[in-house]
Amino acid sequence: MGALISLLMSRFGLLHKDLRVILIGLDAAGKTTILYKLKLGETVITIPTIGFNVETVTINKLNLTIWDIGGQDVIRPLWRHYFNSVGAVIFVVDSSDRSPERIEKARTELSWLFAEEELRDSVFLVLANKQDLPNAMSVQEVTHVLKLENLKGRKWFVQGTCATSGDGLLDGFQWLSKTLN
Ligand SMILES: Nc1nc2c(ncn2[C@@H]2O[C@H](COP(=O)(O)OP(=O)(O)OP(=O)(O)O)[C@@H](O)[C@H]2O)c(=O)[nH]1
Ligand SMILES: [Mg+2]
Repeated sequence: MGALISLLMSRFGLLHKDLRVILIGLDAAGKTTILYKLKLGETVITIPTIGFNVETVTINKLNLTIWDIGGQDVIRPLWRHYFNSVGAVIFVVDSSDRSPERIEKARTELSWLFAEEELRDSVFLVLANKQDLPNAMSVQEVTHVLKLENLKGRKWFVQGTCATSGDGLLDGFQWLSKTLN
């Protein structure tokens, strides 16, 4: 009987789903700002993350455990230690940073993540963050510079966000819950 109820609830989208997520991307992209906007609804003053922050948040019937991992050069080699059982990778980009070196670095890191064996079943949400800044690349530009258009066989989506106001964050998670249900 319990199993039947669970089945029906799951069929009608009434069950909450547990999901482990990594929030990852180059330094100063806005990961920690996003994490605490989601958790507290506030814009916190951040310092560069040395190591990680982890919080649980429920959004759209997803019980999320979100690991926010520091993005500085010296920390990036440690990212792979967080890949176990990751349902979704949220890759954050500073859309206002148009410097070719930083774009190339972000593209290299993202393509490495897509190629990682442990992340082969993970879906990828790319957040084109800092859309409030006047020189920010659009979602289309970010998609283009990261060379995502030609990526076949994986589930990915690019969402424009502003972490300080929270704009776009829930739309991104809506895509996640739709894609994972
Ligand atoms: N204008 C603007 N500033 C933002 C936005 N998101 C984050 N910031 C600012 O960008 C800076 C870096 O943000 P963090 O959240 O610390 O960046 P991070 O990705 O966690 O950086 P690491 O921990 O070093 O990997 C902070 O000064 C934030 O206030 C945004 O959407 N718009
Ligand atoms: Mg941080």
